[in-house]
Amino acid sequence: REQYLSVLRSRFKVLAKYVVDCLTKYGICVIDKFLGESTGYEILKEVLQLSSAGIMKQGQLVHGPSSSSNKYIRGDMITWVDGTEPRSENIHFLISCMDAVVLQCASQLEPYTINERTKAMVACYPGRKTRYVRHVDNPNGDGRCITCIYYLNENWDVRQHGGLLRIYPEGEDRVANIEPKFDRLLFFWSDRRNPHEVEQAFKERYAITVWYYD
Ligand SMILES: O=C(O)CNC(=O)c1n[nH]c2ccccc2c1=O
Ligand SMILES: [Fe+2]
Repeated sequence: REQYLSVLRSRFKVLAKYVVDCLTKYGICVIDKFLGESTGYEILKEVLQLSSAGIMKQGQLVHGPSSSSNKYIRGDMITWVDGTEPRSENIHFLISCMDAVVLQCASQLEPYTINERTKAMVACYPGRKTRYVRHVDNPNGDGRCITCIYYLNENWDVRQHGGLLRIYPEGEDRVANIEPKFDRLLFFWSDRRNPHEVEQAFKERYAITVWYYD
């Protein structure tokens, strides 16, 4: 286990350099195959247990304009975990790996000094055209500076399943289209630099998000 962890640590050092470069240049960073298939599946199993245990609550449903077709603006179901809950060892391992990467970046992410984070939010878009309208995670300086999302959707095909994350970097005419692929890790600045939306999902779509504070 020790040997495995030291290999992981040195890998996270390399990843952190890449994350810092990407965030500095684009404000967005995607890492694929973050933990490997078997660990990814272990995490997915724990998330599916949370979901089947019925402990995921509707994200606050905001009534859309009555004229709009889908009455509710958001459809995500969420629950918060800190990884100490029973049968969530692999979610805990994921969070500690996210922390390991961010900790390695922390000193290089001028002007931020990242030193804490939220619990992990497990979100499920139940399909049935649920989506998340365009928003900024932290529009009013609540302290959150980096959004970190880990996706758990095997064989996801946006053409069939939708659920594309679209980020509209402020002041740019380019759009980042992020597919919620299995074992994919995503970082982006949480503030107004990155308005984003989740397009309608037609199949259950799982993700685990942590926000890092300055
Ligand atoms: O899943 C994604 O690809 C992006 N997801 C989001 O932007 C997102 N952002 N802020 C939230 C706040 C509360 C509950 C869910 C969310 C949420 O899915
Ligand atoms: Fe968001």
